[in-house]
Amino acid sequence: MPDAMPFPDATPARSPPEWRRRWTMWRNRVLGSRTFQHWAARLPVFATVSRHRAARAFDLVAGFCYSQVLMGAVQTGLLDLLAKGPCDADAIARSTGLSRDAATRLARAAAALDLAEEVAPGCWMLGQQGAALQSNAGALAMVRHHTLLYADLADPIALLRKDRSEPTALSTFWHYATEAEGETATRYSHLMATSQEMVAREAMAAYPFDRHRRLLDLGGGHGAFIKALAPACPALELGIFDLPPVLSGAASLPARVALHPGDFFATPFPQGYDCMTLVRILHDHDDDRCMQILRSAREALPPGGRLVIAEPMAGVRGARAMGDAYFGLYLWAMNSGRPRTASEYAAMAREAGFTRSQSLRTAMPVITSVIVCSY
Ligand SMILES: CC(C)=CCC/C(C)=C/CC/C(C)=C/C=C/C(C)=C/C=C/C=C(C)/C=C/C=C(C)/C=C/C=C(C)/C=C/CC(C)(C)O
Ligand SMILES: C[S@@+](CC[C@H](N)C(=O)[O-])C[C@H]1O[C@@H](n2cnc3c(N)ncnc32)[C@H](O)[C@@H]1O
Repeated sequence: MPDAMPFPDATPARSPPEWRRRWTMWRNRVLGSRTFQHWAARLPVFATVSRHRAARAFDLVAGFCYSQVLMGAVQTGLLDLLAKGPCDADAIARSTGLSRDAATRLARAAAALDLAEEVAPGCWMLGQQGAALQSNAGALAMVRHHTLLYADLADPIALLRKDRSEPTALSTFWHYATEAEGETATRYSHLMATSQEMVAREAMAAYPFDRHRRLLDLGGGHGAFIKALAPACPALELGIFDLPPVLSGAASLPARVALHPGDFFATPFPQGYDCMTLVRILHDHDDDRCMQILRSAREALPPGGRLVIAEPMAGVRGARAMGDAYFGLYLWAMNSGRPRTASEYAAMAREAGFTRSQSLRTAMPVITSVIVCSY
């Protein structure tokens, strides 16, 4: 395991230096000037940047349409159909239940977004983005689940103004999912398990879990992470801590997995594990509850034990929109939690009694970042 480093100090909020304020005001005035935009689009070098900026601005405006094209392609089964081979509009119409015109409109829209590709006139196959997504069951499950998020986002101002105790489509789903037993709990755990595969792959590539003797996955659901870990770490004894109704639905787990039914906020974490994992847990919770979870983990871990936090984080270079724009609004709509930066987690872990933490590099920070804490 790489050497741990002391926590960096959390940066307090402050005003920008005067030069920065002036420069930003001036730059934004220039960029917003219609005259500047007109000439920049016609000057060499500037023209390339201008076109790129204009396309990005258009993407911001039209992003919802793009998302709904993807939703349509997933819900109608278009991506699955095109994965089997070339299809014309009649075949797409038959398979999706759309009219021929509507099927053509959807196929063309999908092709414009690289989800499909027109390989001959009027004949489509999967496009490059379509190929990457169609084979990714976790991403597709999330796309389908977005109907709830989009319902809440239909009026973003109302969503941002409302009290966070008022229910939303998304918060109702998550509430019933964690409080209820039966079908909803199973649907929720299934969604989590399906999308877990990509997170597990990234976390396991970033951190050598086999250096430990006993590992407890906190909030491990039906055990998707543990099942991914088990074959790679045959000597590791494993445990899952989760709410009783969730754990009662866990099935087909290896014999060496111990189940610990409990509540993060009411049950002390079991002792005797030298590694604990929090995979996509902390961002679900507000700061006070997050601190409770971190403190409980610190109390239960022995000195030298490791707490591994894996989840998509804010402020990641190259994936900033995923953090504050996507998860910021997703978790707002969920009525609980927020995306945090690695430095924020390091500071919180320090407050919980961990003396060291380190961010580990992952190949796909859009899927997850990883932080390891110890004391
Ligand atoms: C060979 C050719 C043609 C070219 C070579 C060029 C080349 C190298 C191309 C690269 C091709 C390639 C390897 C592409 C890979 C693409 C991948 C891996 C795409 C992955 C996409 C993943 C996506 C879109 C994941 C989306 C995940 C989402 C939306 C997750 C949401 C999670 C949520 C909401 C979690 C909720 C949990 C809660 C409640 C917050 O706790
Ligand atoms: C977002 S899911 C993550 C599941 C899994 N770690 C993954 O990444 O797929 C959150 C998990 O935390 C569990 N959970 C939520 N509140 C909890 C609580 N108060 N005590 C214990 N587990 C809880 C849920 O049941 C669920 O399995």
